[in-house]
Amino acid sequence: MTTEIVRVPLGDRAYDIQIGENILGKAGEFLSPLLKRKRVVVVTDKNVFAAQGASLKAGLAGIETDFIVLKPGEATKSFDEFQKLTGRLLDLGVERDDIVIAFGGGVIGDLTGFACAVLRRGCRFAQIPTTLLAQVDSAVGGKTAINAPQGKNLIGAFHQPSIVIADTASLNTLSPRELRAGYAEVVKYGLIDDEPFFAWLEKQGTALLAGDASARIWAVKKSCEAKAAIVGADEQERGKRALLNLGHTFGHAFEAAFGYSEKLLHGEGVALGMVLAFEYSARLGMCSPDDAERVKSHLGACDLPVDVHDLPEVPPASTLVEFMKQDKKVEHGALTLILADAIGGSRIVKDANIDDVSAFLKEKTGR
Ligand SMILES: NC(=O)c1ccc[n+]([C@@H]2O[C@H](COP(=O)([O-])OP(=O)(O)OC[C@H]3O[C@@H](n4cnc5c(N)ncnc54)[C@H](O)[C@@H]3O)[C@@H](O)[C@H]2O)c1
Ligand SMILES: O=C(O)C(=O)C[C@@H](O)[C@H](O)[C@H](O)COP(=O)(O)O
Ligand SMILES: [Zn+2]
Repeated sequence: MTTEIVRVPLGDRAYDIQIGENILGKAGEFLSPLLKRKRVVVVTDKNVFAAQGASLKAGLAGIETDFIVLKPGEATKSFDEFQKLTGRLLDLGVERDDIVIAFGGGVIGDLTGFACAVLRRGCRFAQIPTTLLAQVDSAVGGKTAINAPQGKNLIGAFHQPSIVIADTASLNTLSPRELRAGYAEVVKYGLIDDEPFFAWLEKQGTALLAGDASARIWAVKKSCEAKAAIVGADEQERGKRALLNLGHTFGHAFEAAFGYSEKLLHGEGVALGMVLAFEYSARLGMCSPDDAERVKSHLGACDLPVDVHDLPEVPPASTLVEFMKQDKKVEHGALTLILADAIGGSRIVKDANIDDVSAFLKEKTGR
């Protein structure tokens, strides 16, 4: 199987996303042209190191490599872990022109990317994503962040990687729950502006989740192409990049309400959030209830949460609304939501009526 390359068009900061099956062994080959000296520091977590560390080590043979191995899970995207990580990178003598490798899922990518954005006022980094979510979304586009008690990703920076290397064979050791959570972000691209891709996923999603290698590569490539085009047009979310936030204003509020715990994974929050965004769009008369039902039915068939009662607990609407008010898309205190006229027809809606959103969530949660 050949390696696919998607370019993120950002002028002098443009970079390639290398996508292929079993390409970890070529990591050194991809990275070498970018290295100013033959040394890298790899930041990863315990699970990824155990499952995939040996393959990456083999791929980096001949390059002096230090590993920093962190605790897995969303709680690692914290101020404490950020402080520890920057300290360790400084102790290891990382210089501005060195490349730090974020080897893991979105948690490792977001934390490491943020550390690199500010370390010595900015050092280079590479993304080697090992979850479906990270390969189709978080490793691309340069959003880096940690969470705050007030809300998700509230402390961060835009900082682009120098390269992304997505080995789809890494997904073989990922748990089915994590794979499904990442799948929600794949579905997102179809819902934003590509109905045929959504229709393809309705047919091929099961094969993709079952490990079909060519379905995975195609879906990762399609997703990266969609994200690269949006990021290339609006790197810092002044406009259309906000479409990539479909489902996230709701989803992040649930994640925060659950204290960024294992009870709700990011992709699970996004799945529920996208259903709520479509249901709310139908309530406003924007899209048809049939479209909302079609979204719910596909995500539900993939065993993702699509109703608040699928969650381990149902947070009160008032708690959710408080977190939604912390969303980064808020302007002059008013909510911006990504809603939809149809599947593949999402749009940015400013000045969403907060009382109406609150009433909608009260109906959904019963609290
Ligand atoms: N920056 C962005 O644009 C962006 C986009 C989407 C999501 N995110 C962020 O990404 C995070 C979620 O990332 P995630 O879903 O990748 O979760 P994650 O990073 O927590 O990884 C999921 C779990 O799988 C394990 N794991 C990872 N790869 C593995 C592999 N190949 N084999 C075995 N185990 C493996 C990890 O140790 C972890 O326990 C959230 O914090 C979310 O906010 C950021
Ligand atoms: O890349 C983007 O832009 C996204 O919004 C992608 C999202 O999937 C991702 O979860 C992102 O981290 C959310 O960003 P935020 O600005 O809402 O924190
Ligand atoms: Zn997301």
